[in-house]
Amino acid sequence: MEKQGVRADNLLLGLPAMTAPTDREPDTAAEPAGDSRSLTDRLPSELAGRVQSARLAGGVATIVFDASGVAADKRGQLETAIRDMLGEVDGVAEVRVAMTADRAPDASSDETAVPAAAKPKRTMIAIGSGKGGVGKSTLTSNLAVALARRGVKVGVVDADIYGPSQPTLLATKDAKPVARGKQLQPVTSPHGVTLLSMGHLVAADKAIAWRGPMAGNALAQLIEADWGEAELLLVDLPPGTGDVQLSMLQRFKPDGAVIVSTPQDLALIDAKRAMQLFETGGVPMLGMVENMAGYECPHCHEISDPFGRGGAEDAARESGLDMLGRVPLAIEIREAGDAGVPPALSDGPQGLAFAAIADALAAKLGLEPVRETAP
Ligand SMILES: Nc1ncnc2c1ncn2[C@@H]1O[C@H](COP(=O)(O)OP(=O)(O)OP(=O)(O)O)[C@@H](O)[C@H]1O
Repeated sequence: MEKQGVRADNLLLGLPAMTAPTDREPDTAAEPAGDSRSLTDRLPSELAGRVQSARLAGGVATIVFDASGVAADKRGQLETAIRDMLGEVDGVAEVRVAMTADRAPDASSDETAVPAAAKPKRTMIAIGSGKGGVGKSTLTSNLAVALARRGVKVGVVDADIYGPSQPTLLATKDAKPVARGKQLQPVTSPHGVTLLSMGHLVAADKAIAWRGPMAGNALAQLIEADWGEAELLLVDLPPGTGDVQLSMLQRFKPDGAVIVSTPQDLALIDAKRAMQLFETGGVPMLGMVENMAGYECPHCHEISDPFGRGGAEDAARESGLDMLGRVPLAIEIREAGDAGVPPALSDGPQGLAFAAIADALAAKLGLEPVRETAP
């Protein structure tokens, strides 16, 4: 039976030709002919040429598709067409499509913006939670370091304007970003990650009084900074699900979101609010991370579960989200954060927890971990 849906060739009529080469070659080129290659082969050549990576694992086909120049209202149709075509490939039970494209359309009218042709392809992922204090910033810094150790060029935007903690977590408290023209230049942490935070720019007590539009403009300066070679931008969102968060999502259209929660019921209710926020903002959710999942004894490293276990997994399953991993409640994580030495730098038990989440995220994004670099 013929599938109802949009015909891909109709969509292709409006698809602009690629003018600038992408900076990442399709991963399929490096893979042996097989399942992943056969995914790309099932697409018309105009679409296949825009596939940045294609993976088939456990029945899940994950496609990262370069949607540069495709009108926003056509992207959904294109995604549906790709899903329909690949859904018919033998061995594919589920198709996930991540669309990457140049950022907010209004950025092109901004004189501070880099011309689109000069921009490298960059994937923006928002890390959010319904409430504060659940470990969003800790996860962001450690994911950034874990991915950098795998050879991914990562930038971190500390969008938590009112309570920036990335300068501490990534050991750049004394760094002062400079502006070139009207564009900020991110600072580089000793751990191989570039970052920008309001904490680098204003005194801790100054931003507190800022109203929505002011905070929004400050955030725009951070996101539209000169991120150079960064291929992945992790955005540590402010806690909560209010207007600042929603307008950030609508303006900058992150390519995906990761939700952080602790195992308690109350935190999970807030996590569901965060999911609604991403849904409203049209941001695809990549999965959930459970933080403070069980208490790790500082002596024997045995993990017990004073808050119960499995709550986040249940909440994720109910919402059709994948669990990307768990991080235990461990005093070393807080101490390491305060000292600016993320546990992800090492291969200790906490480092490995963050590494597993980084691997899960990299797989979702089709970012092949190219090498494990020394910290
Ligand atoms: N797994 C963990 N084990 C122990 N302490 C942790 C863990 N995760 C985070 N913390 C600590 O909990 C506190 C809050 O963490 P963090 O700042 O990352 O949360 P947040 O969600 O970003 O908070 P906010 O939204 O208020 O910025 C910090 O002191 C941090 O060191």
